[in-house]
Amino acid sequence: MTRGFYIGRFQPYHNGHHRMVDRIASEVDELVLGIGSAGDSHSRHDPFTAGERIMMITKSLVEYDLVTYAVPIEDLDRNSVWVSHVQSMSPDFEVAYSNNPLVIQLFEEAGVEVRQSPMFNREELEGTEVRERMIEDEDWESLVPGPVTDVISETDGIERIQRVSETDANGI
Ligand SMILES: Nc1ncnc2c1ncn2[C@@H]1O[C@H](COP(=O)(O)OP(=O)(O)OP(=O)(O)O)[C@@H](O)[C@H]1O
Ligand SMILES: NC(=O)c1ccc[n+]([C@@H]2O[C@H](COP(=O)(O)O)[C@@H](O)[C@H]2O)c1
Repeated sequence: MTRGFYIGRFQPYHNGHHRMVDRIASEVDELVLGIGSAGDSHSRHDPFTAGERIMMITKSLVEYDLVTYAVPIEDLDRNSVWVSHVQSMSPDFEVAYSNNPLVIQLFEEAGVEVRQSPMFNREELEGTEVRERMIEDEDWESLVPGPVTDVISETDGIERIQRVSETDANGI
């Protein structure tokens, strides 16, 4: 039995993440999705709460024959203990999946096997691009799994990101 761990901010969960899960699902029996920067929400860069991201992921992964766990992981000011922090919050896992250079380095230094994946259609399948389209009222729905559209509709997510983007001077 192999359990994997895949962390991201998932702001929002999009088809690039879903393609990566598709690949991971062929390699593990169980998968932990780490909801990174779990305390962040209501900004252009991080509009959605941890709870909303859990809903997006849980509903999108129903299609897979895979046991999944979504675990919120708050950020720490100290990178040196971040892997221990992750391990304290997550079910045990044998392999971590990430394309983020810092995440890869921290796991490898802690002796955890890391697997990367190709970037799928990165011109469009990028959280920043999805959020820009949400703010500009352009087509973002085609970039995310159907259940994510439903969750964003149910939680008035477009109204939120458009409203915070008027006052939030930080980058998208
Ligand atoms: N299109 C993609 N194909 C494969 N992996 C991806 C893709 N987009 C993101 N990832 C990977 O998924 C993980 C989580 O990514 P993250 O939630 O930061 O999404 P992002 O699209 O990079 O978002 P943002 O633009 O908000 O930074 C990272 O390891 C990232 O490299
Ligand atoms: N010191 C820390 O808190 C620390 C270190 C490395 C990654 N992280 C988090 O892990 C997640 C990585 O996800 P992304 O690949 O989506 O950036 C982010 O939420 C990031 O903030 C946190």
